[in-house]
Amino acid sequence: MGLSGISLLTTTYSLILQHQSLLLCLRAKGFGLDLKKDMEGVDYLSDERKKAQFDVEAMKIAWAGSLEAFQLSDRMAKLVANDPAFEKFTRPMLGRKELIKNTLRKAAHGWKLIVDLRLTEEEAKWLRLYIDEPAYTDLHWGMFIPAIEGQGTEEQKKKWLPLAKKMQIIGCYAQTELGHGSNVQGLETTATFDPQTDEFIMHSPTLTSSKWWPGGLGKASTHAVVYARLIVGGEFHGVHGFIVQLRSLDDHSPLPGVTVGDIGMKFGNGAYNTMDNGVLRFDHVRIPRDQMLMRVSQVTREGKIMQSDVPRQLIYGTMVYVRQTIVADASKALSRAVCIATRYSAIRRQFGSRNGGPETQVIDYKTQQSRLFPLLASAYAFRFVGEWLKWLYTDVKERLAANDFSTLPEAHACTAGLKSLTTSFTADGIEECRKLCGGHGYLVSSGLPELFAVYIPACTYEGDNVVLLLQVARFLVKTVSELGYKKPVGTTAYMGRVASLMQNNCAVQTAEGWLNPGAVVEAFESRAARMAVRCGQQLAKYENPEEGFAELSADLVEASIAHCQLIVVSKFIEKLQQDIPGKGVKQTLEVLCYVYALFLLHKHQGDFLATGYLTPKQASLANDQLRTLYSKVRPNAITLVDSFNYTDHYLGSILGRYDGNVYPKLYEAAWKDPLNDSDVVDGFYEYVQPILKQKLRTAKL
Ligand SMILES: CCCCCCCC/C=C\CCCCC/C=C/C(=O)SCCNC(=O)CCNC(=O)[C@H](O)C(C)(C)COP(=O)(O)OP(=O)(O)OC[C@H]1O[C@@H](n2cnc3c(N)ncnc32)[C@H](O)[C@@H]1OP(=O)(O)O
Ligand SMILES: Cc1cc2nc3c(=O)[nH]c(=O)nc-3n(C[C@H](O)[C@H](O)[C@H](O)COP(=O)(O)OP(=O)(O)OC[C@H]3O[C@@H](n4cnc5c(N)ncnc54)[C@H](O)[C@@H]3O)c2cc1C
Repeated sequence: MGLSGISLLTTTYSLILQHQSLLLCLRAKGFGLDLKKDMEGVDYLSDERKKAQFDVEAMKIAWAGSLEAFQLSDRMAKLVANDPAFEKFTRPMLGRKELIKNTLRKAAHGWKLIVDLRLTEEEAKWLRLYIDEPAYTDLHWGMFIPAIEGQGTEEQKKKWLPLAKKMQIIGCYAQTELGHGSNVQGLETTATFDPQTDEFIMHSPTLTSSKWWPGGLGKASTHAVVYARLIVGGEFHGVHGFIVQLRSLDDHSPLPGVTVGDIGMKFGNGAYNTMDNGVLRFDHVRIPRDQMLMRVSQVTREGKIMQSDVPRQLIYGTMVYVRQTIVADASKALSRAVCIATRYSAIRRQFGSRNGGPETQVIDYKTQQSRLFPLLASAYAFRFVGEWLKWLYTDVKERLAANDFSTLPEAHACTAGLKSLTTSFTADGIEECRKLCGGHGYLVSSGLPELFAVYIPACTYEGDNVVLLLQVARFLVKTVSELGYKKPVGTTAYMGRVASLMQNNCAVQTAEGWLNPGAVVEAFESRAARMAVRCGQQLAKYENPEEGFAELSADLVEASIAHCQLIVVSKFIEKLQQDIPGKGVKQTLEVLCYVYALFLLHKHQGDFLATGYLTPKQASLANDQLRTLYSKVRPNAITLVDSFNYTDHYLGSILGRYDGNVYPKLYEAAWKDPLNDSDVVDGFYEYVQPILKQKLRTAKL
């Protein structure tokens, strides 16, 4: 028997098993049979797994970054998955109060594990990630502590960090107000120095100065780093961070002068509603002078302002740190959605049955592949650019500690730009995965609605994505304007070759010609350079540069996107120049890298054509190559998503189950819905029966 014959047999066998299992479930409802008799333990995706052309265990390590990173993450994932305290499937059905209480319970259980098992900070971070429920602890560990670490003096760190790290105080990051989020310099909360008492008076002078949004503020935090206008001697000295106690450490009641609460329900069921985003007002609340974070500026006992030799922008340092983590998080969110959509696409069959044989797996439709595989490739691309960005951030941090501030502007531009690029793409990608799963993707049990609802605010928090791309644009315009006398370095080094990038056109002549890293990078460099230079030329026509910047801002955003896409493509290619062990691992990643780059080239071909770098023929050859690449991804699709090493608990999706046992489990889950507790719905006798029994007088009806 040939290979195709074997495959047909095994597929048919899988189908029969699925069918039997479904029958068992159907009977379970009608005849009280044991549901456990469905085909549990059968791997419906085993045929797919046999198609892999690479070593999946080695790919898991490549995805995790190292063997140690893989083992750590795997350990934490299993710890959470095997602990019933972290059950999350009922979350979307809980009311707000139950939801928050449940989250507090999970956070407490998580902390107990961290303490009892003496987990390291890294292990604890992964544990929280796999608990997979937004909670006040995200902000405590993710922003409050980093703000003190980055902006506090040595003395302040010595006092506050041990308290925070032992969770003897709980903190949040209170920057945004009702009236201003993006415009940080426009914040209205005041911190006025009182030289008589050596204190700051924290005050909310207007309604719009109310702090609004900080996570963990609403119900959990005892403390906050509050961003406020520093006023000394009646003069404004910029926005600074202040550590302010909000609630009693005994009974958690708000301290005198503090008004604090939750801002209310947000988008989706469950989702981000496990977080107590809060509102906060101060009525002349006094704090000691040494609670202003003083690494950047100091206020002396006499009321003098002293500036350190660190740049003022360091006050924004926590945002740079968090934006970097958000890029890493984008690859997690996108890979989760892609894992669900890929596994389900291999299980789902529609049309194409011949002679009574099985129908076509929807993953075999070219349209499905052209929507799904670029998302799969992007998940890998974001993973590797996130890894690089973490390195960049660590490097900047070390330089800052040694008073070298030269790379801060680039770190700001890269974190802002990549945060924007990856979160926007991921938010759209999760929704695309929902559509790739057809109707079942709309069920909460698919995991996709909640993932989408939790994820989309990432396009807004830590900086609105458009506002952040405009920051990248400022950096690019500055780089272009300085080209005559300053050699660009780092991610803008390519601008140093601007003359040739403006002149040379693409040399690719065949579809295979696109399988060349040099050709790909040059195409992205030329497009980015040409778009930035064009913006620079347009801007030069304006007398007032700010007016020109505002007028051209939509074009500037596009130039920033081109620059950021170049970074992602280049970092993927650089990753492939490293030693990546494991049979077929590097080759498979190369295919994904080309899929990512050529998909972008196809999607944005308007840019590549309009800048004159590509001819329509060359763009069309790139698309031909892309189709060929999809065929190369196809046999590896399931094992590429297995390589994320996600537990079924973390995925939280019936459609994305590792064993592919989708239909019986969907059926079983439906019967667990509280609506199905009784056959006759609550409210039937009050609201439905009277309609059924009515005697209508209107003849026409
Ligand atoms: C199912 C469960 C799943 C769980 C998933 C959990 C996911 C977990 C991941 C993450 C958790 C995240 C939790 C989210 C919490 C959210 C928190 C927040 O949102 S905090 C608030 C964030 N706010 C912002 O980001 C505000 C945005 N605005 C700004 O950053 C700035 O004001 C600005 C718009 C960038 C600048 O405005 P402006 O033009 O007025 O600038 P100036 O203040 O005048 O400064 C100009 C110069 O400073 C440079 N600059 C600006 N920012 C920085 C910076 N950060 N670092 C370095 N330099 C900076 C700027 O470039 C100018 O430089 P020059 O041109 O003068 O050289
Ligand atoms: C779930 C969630 C959690 C959050 N957690 C926290 C937290 O823990 N702590 C905290 O301090 N904050 C938090 N925030 C607030 C968040 O940081 C802000 O909402 C964010 O920075 C955007 O600011 P904004 O709301 O003022 O938007 P706006 O700036 O008002 O944006 C509205 C629109 O105006 C556009 N726009 C604004 N400025 C410009 C410009 N210069 N040029 C062109 N277009 C512009 C934007 O693109 C957007 O389309 C959170 C927000 C959310 C949604």
